[in-house]
Amino acid sequence: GAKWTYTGPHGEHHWSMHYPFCGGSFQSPIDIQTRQLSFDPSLRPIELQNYNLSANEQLTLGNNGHSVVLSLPRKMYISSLPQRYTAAQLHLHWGSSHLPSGSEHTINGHQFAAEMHLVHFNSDRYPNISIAADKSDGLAVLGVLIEIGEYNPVVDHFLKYINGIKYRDQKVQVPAFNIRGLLPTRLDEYYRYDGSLTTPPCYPSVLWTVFKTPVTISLKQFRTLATAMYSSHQQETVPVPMNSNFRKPHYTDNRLVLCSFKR
Ligand SMILES: NS(=O)(=O)c1c(F)c(F)c(S(=O)(=O)CCO)c(N[C@H]2CCCc3ccccc32)c1F
Ligand SMILES: [Zn+2]
Repeated sequence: GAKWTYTGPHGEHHWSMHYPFCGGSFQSPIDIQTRQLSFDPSLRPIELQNYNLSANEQLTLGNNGHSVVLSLPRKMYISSLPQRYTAAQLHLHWGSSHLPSGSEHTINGHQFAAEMHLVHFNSDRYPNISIAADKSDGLAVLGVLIEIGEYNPVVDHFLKYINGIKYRDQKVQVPAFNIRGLLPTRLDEYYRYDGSLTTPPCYPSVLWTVFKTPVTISLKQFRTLATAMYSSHQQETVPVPMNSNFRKPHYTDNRLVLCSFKR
């Protein structure tokens, strides 16, 4: 598709020119206003299968020009939704080393340092994620808010290889690890709403789950994430640093934002 960026002439205000859904409804991210939440007792704890990968397996870590992307094996899936949602990849959104606020979802207007997304597709109904990507029940993304604090040893399982994927379309193989360790302890406390991809083509096809509890990474880890990568190819004369790769929050309009917890 057409090239898109987070700033400049191909930035988010221009996405809808080539990607009409980006100007449509049910867009993500949103600002989660905790006073407007509806507690829904039917929202069960998120249950994950086969997230505990062994170091004998290898995963592909890549720079796709928009984010750092870790491929996930199809044996991983969410089992607590009405249909099976099979894992595809995880990626992150972050700020810049001078401005450590780059999450996509915000809570009462507060933007976190970064946000991790674990992208899954409805494998009960669709053969692969590309077919599922534009279907209303096609995708389920788990969102993990990230703040600066304690060093995160699990994030380092892929972050330590980031200098091998500095430039667009570079990929490296990394030993797998327990992906569950990237998520917060409490998988029973989360926000839930119907939304979209936060990048072009912005399909309104995502069942969003954003966990209430953030995880932490150290300032050093954040700076590595925010300064290591480029959106441009290695051979390009003008290197384009990859940072602040987050979309601004969109209006919730009359969408219900549910929560799985009281208070
Ligand atoms: N924030 S977000 O909405 O979760 C989100 C991103 F931010 C993001 F950059 C990506 S991307 O890296 O593929 C860049 C362009 O889509 C995705 N891709 C998903 C959905 C689109 C189709 C597809 C096909 C194969 C694998 C992953 C995906 C994405 F879902
Ligand atoms: Zn994302």
